[in-house]
Amino acid sequence: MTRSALTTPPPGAAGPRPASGAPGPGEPLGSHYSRCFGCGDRHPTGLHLKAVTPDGETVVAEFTVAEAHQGAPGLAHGGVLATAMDEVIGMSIWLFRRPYVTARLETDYLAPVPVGTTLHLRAWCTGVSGRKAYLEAEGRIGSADGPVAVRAAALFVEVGMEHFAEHGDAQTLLDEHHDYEVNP
Ligand SMILES: CCCCC/C=C\C/C=C\C/C=C\C/C=C\CCCC(=O)SCCNC(=O)CCNC(=O)[C@H](O)C(C)(C)COP(=O)(O)OP(=O)(O)OC[C@H]1O[C@@H](n2cnc3c(N)ncnc32)[C@H](O)[C@@H]1OP(=O)(O)O
Repeated sequence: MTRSALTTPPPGAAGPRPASGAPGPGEPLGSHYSRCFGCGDRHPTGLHLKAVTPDGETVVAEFTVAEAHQGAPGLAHGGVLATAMDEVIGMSIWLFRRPYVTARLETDYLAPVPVGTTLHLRAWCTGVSGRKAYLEAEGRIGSADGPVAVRAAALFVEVGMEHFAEHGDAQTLLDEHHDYEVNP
């Protein structure tokens, strides 16, 4: 992975620290919004990622490339693959138990991904420094140890729920997350 300094944890960054009350090994990580293009059940052409954490620290999910996801004929669009990386990384919010947004996403494309392929996605945190979380992800073709087709490195920045209230529709998020405290 060609990772820039902007997605590399600074010296002294803390290791990943799953929060108390976060999902444990083997538990599913739900959708953050039912109409999300990445994980929403109610999105007609979205990626419909369903994630679990195998160990309480990393996130795994599968994404089967459909015709709606094409760029070149018969092949996944690169932007859609970047979305899959963004989403599986973003699922780490359930481990942090805090809202974060993508500030920077770097993506390497190593192999074409035909329609019908199931990509096995995995994301992990490489460090946390203040509001900044550094994360990486990969997508492997056909199985969890298949060839790597996509790699990504990201900087996520922690925000308050007011970010969504000011710029979007926080009430809809809260309606879908009755168990989430706005000011834990
Ligand atoms: C159990 C709890 C969960 C709660 C559930 C409920 C709701 C959650 C809802 C949504 C969850 C979100 C994600 C869900 C999962 C997957 C979806 C994928 C994620 C996305 O798809 S999300 C959409 C795309 N995303 C955006 O829509 C962000 C637009 N953007 C901004 O909103 C601002 O830009 C922001 C907030 C990023 C920063 O703004 P700001 O004013 O708060 O802070 P500031 O600018 O000071 O940056 C602070 C430090 O980050 C450094 N920094 C910032 N940007 C950088 C960059 N690009 N490169 C390098 N460094 C950067 C600065 O240099 C500074 O560093 P330093 O502190 O060292 O100076």
